Amino acid sequence: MILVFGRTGQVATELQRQGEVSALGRDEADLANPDACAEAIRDRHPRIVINAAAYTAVDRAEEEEALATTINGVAPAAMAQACAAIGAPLVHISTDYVFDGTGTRPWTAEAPTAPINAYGRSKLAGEEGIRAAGGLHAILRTSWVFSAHGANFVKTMLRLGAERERLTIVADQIGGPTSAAAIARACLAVGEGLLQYPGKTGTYHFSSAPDVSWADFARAGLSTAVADIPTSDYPTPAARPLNSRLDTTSFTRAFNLGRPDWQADLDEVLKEVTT
Ligand SMILES: NC(=O)C1=CN([C@@H]2O[C@H](COP(=O)(O)OP(=O)(O)OC[C@H]3O[C@@H](n4cnc5c(N)ncnc54)[C@H](OP(=O)(O)O)[C@@H]3O)[C@@H](O)[C@H]2O)C=CC1
Ligand SMILES: Cc1cn([C@H]2C[C@H](O)[C@@H](COP(=O)(O)OP(=O)(O)O[C@H]3O[C@@H](C)C(=O)[C@@H](O)[C@H]3O)O2)c(=O)[nH]c1=O
Ligand SMILES: [Mg+2]
Repeated sequence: MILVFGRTGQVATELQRQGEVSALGRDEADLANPDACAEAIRDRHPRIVINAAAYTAVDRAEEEEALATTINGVAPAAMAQACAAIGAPLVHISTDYVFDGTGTRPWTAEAPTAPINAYGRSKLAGEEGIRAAGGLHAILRTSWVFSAHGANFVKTMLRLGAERERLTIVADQIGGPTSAAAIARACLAVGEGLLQYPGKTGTYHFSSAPDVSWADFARAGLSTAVADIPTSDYPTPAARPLNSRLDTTSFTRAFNLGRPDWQADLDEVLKEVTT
C-alpha cells in the first residue's frame, strides 16, 4: 500500500487520480499532531509513504510560524522516524523557498539553503528532520505548483482576470511553474525507485521548464493584459526569493525523468477549470 498524507491538496488530489493510494485527510492524521502521523504509519505498515500535506499559506506563516514549523518541520521528521523503523521509503515534497533567491544561476540540490521567510524556514526544518531520521527517503524540492484544484496562482489569475481590465504582476521573480500532476507522477516513480535502489536516498530538484517570471506565467494563461512590475511594487508580509530557478540535473540522472513543459500542463489545467 502507498500511504499519502494529504487528501484535499493539489498534489494529494493528483496522487489519488494517478495511483492506487490510501490518502489520509486532516481528520485521520493532523500534522499539527506529529505523533499521530507516526502512529498512522506504524498502524498501516505501507510499502511507501508520500507526504503531500503541508502548511502552504506563505504570508500567513509569518504570523503562525510555530504552527507552520510543527506541520512542515516536526511532523515530517516524525513520519521519517516511523518510516525508518518499518523500512518504508518516504517521499517528501519541499520547496524553492528554502533558498534566499540571490543570483541568477539555477540552484543545485547541494547549494546552501538560507530561507528568507517563515514558510521557507519551516520547510527546511522538515528536510533536516527527515535526513536526521536516517531512513530511505527522497526530498523533492519543487516550485510554483498549479492545478485545477485548490488555491494556486493560476486560479487567482483567472479570478482577477475576470474582474479587472489589467493585472500588475511581479516580473523579477523567476522560477519553474510545475503542475501538481507532474509532481504526483514524479513522486510515484521516486517511491518505486527508492524501493528498488535504496542508494538513491537524497535531496533532488524537480520543476517544469522553461523558467519564467510570474508575469510571463500569467500572460501564458490569460487573455487579460498583464503589466510587469518589480517586487518592490507588490509588498507582501513574507519576502519571496527572486531567483527560484532549480537545477534538476541530479534528479534526471537518478530517476530518468526530465523537466516537463509547463505550457502543455497549463493548457490541460485551463481546459479542466473551464469545463
Ligand atoms: N503550492 C506550491 O506552490 C508549492 C508547494 N510545495 C510543496 O508541495 C507539497 C504539496 O503542496 P500543495 O499540493 O500545493 O498543497 P495545498 O496547499 O494544495 O494543500 C495542502 C494540503 O495539506 C493539508 N494540510 C494542511 N495542514 C494540515 C494539517 N495540520 N494536517 C493534515 N493535513 C494538513 C491540506 O488539508 P486541508 O484541506 O484539510 O487544509 C491539504 O490537503 C507541500 O509540501 C508544499 O510545501 C512546494 C513548492 C511549491
Ligand atoms: C495576486 C498577485 C500576486 N502577485 C505576485 C505575488 C508573488 O510574488 C507572486 C505569486 O503569488 P502567490 O501568492 O501565488 O505566491 P506564493 O504563495 O508565494 O507561491 C509559493 O507558494 C509556496 C507554497 C511555494 O512553495 C512556492 O514554490 C510558491 O509557489 O505573484 C502579483 O505580482 N500581482 C498579483 O495581483
Ligand atoms: Mg499561495
